[in-house]
Amino acid sequence: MTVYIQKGLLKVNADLVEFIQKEVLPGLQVSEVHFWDSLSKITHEFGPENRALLAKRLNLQEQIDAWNVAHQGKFEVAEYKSFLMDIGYLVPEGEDFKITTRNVDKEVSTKAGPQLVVPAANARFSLNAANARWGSLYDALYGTDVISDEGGAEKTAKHNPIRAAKVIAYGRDFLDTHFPLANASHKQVTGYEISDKQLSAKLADGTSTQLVNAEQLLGYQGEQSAPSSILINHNHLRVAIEIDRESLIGKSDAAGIKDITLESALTNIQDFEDSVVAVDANEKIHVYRNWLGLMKGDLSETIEKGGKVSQRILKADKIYTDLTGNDFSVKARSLLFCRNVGHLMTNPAVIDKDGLEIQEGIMDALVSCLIALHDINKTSFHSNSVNGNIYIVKPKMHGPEEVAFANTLFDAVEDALGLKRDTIKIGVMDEERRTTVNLKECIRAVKSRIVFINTGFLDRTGDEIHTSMLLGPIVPKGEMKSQPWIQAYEDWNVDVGLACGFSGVAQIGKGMWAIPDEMADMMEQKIAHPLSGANTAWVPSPTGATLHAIHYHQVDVYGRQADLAQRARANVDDILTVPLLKNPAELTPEAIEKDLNNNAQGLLGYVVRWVDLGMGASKVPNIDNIGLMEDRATLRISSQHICNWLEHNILTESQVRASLEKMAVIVDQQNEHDPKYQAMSKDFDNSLAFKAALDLVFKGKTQPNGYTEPLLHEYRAKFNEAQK
Ligand SMILES: CC(=O)SCCNC(=O)CCNC(=O)[C@H](O)C(C)(C)COP(=O)(O)OP(=O)(O)OC[C@H]1O[C@@H](n2cnc3c(N)ncnc32)[C@H](O)[C@@H]1OP(=O)(O)O
Ligand SMILES: O=CC(=O)O
Ligand SMILES: [Mg+2]
Repeated sequence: MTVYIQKGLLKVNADLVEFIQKEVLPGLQVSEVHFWDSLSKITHEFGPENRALLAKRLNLQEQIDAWNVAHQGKFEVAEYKSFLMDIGYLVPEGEDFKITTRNVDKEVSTKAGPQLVVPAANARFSLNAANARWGSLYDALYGTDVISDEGGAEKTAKHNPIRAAKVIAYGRDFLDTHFPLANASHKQVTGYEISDKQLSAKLADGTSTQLVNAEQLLGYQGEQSAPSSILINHNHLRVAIEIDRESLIGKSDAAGIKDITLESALTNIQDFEDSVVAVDANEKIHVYRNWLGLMKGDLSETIEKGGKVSQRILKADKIYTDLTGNDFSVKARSLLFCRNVGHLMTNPAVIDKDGLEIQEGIMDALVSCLIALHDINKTSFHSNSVNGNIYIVKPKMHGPEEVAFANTLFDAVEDALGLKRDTIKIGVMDEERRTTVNLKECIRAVKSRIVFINTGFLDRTGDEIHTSMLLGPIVPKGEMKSQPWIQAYEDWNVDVGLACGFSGVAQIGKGMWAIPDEMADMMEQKIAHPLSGANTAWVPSPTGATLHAIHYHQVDVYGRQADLAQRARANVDDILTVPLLKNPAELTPEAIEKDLNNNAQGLLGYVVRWVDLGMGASKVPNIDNIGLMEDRATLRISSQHICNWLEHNILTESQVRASLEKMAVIVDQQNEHDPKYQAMSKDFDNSLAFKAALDLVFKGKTQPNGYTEPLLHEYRAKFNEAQK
């Protein structure tokens, strides 16, 4: 039985009380009484408004549903827009303004580069992500399909010198493109040294040359005559040429280069939301504890790899010598954001005076910022925000009122913790349609603390389907990305961000590369993000961050932003053009079956690990056996998509059930290596995961905004209960 302890007007789970008292508060100037009083005050002050905002979402959706039913087959965007204005979904746009956010860390304001997202429930991954500020280009190339297998260059169990030669050639091309030498290639270099405050590159013919742009050299490690690391800079991103003539790679390299390391994940989102499972106090504590370790700087995890056991901890900054002989430090860790949950869910960790569960977003706001005080107070090398900020990402908000609510909630948290106004910086996910179409007013609501807008296109796609559920059938899932609404939404986000003065202050961010093993494709396609004017974009892994960093050398984002600021803003009519299937009769039964099976496989592959194993992000093979990053947002898409086709009779219930049963067998096979895995197909009637999957599809129409978390939480809680 869960034990609750009375704290003022709140009943608080005893484990949470102990965690706050014994692990979080020591070292902070916040008393236990003050903390619980503050949580009580904030909960009772903000809880009712939070619930009213959710009721408004529901009310708007009900009005849209009625309109959609009445306008099936006769959708006109102009009429739709005026209806959305009438009901207050689309609000009038106010006068132009610029954001006034101050004191932003430079990783966010003036440096453009990758943003890595990581489930905060996984300490091993969390540490890896925090340490992913620098990554090995050689490892990223050698380990992925960016280097082709052709010509005997396969990845073999033993080091393959043919593959290594391709990696080295790629690295030299990278240096030649972004750090050119006068009249020579880095391929001709036999040794580097620092001489007369310049990088001197010795060539095979005995002559020497220098960088074309001498100012690219920032510093070095080791002796000037034999540096072990040379730090160079391009487009505000640093690169290090690592030299060691004794190493496996360096000893056969003419210049002794063992690696080229790139500044990679400038920023990192430690995710409390869509990539984690945290449905009760104990699961929340687990996530909070990892965040605490990151903010105190003492998180560590025992890692076993290839039979070797090691301890993973946060990396210390690197020390270089500058050209005048003075030492300076280079940050070795990514700047960490914390993604709180949105406004929707409640959590049984805390019960309010009326017997209601606390709104989880309210608890996250106060607890994650309390924990971040450890960083603000810190003077050690492990500090996260050098400028003393707390970076919170707020997902899934619907429109300006909800953003204003987050703003006043953060004001209250700052007051409770004695923080200066706007210490808490906010990243606003532009991932619900009501936020997209009112983006300027959403930004205005947080104009002195906003540090990013990011197009979370996965949630946004789920919302697109759910909002128009009753209007008609939606195009096949694979066609969503080529629909007019999505291009307009992506452009609009950049246009509005630039008009509000984001360039040089805040991030305009783009979404996740959700095919983690297809890095060659990523290199081809994801350059579109910096080209579109985004100064950051999401990657699923540290390797992805190192490779995507190359794009920010290829594109001068701030120059791009200056150009794009001149173009006409994208059209809201395009954003509101619903991606309806023009002619459902043209879909063949085979195409329908394939779309269904693909959705069913991804959905089951994700849900079964969520409910039974507590994993909130998984790499799940699709029907073509390509591993996809699945999280709650991708689940929202697949469940809502099946649900939409059911609603419009493209699918039947029995067909969907049969597909889920068939794909469950495949998913079971995919997981049979895992000793903790419980097969769904052995007993469909009693598998909680399978039942959750059925509900997600068959009750998808009535889930709030098509979100998956209410059902996932319900089934995970049942699973946890059954384990007791
Ligand atoms: C719509 C949205 O909201 S997107 C944002 C939310 N989604 C996410 O955060 C997903 C982030 N990515 C991940 O969680 C993972 O990459 C997954 C689940 C997609 C794949 O995980 P796996 O199958 O275990 O990855 P894989 O086996 O290829 O690689 C594991 C290695 O890469 C590292 N790794 C993989 N992803 C990450 C990451 N995001 N951060 C840090 N390290 C990572 C692991 O630490 C591990 O290395 P290690 O053995 O040295 O510890
Ligand atoms: O949170 C990101 C998304 O795409 O959704
Ligand atoms: Mg999202």
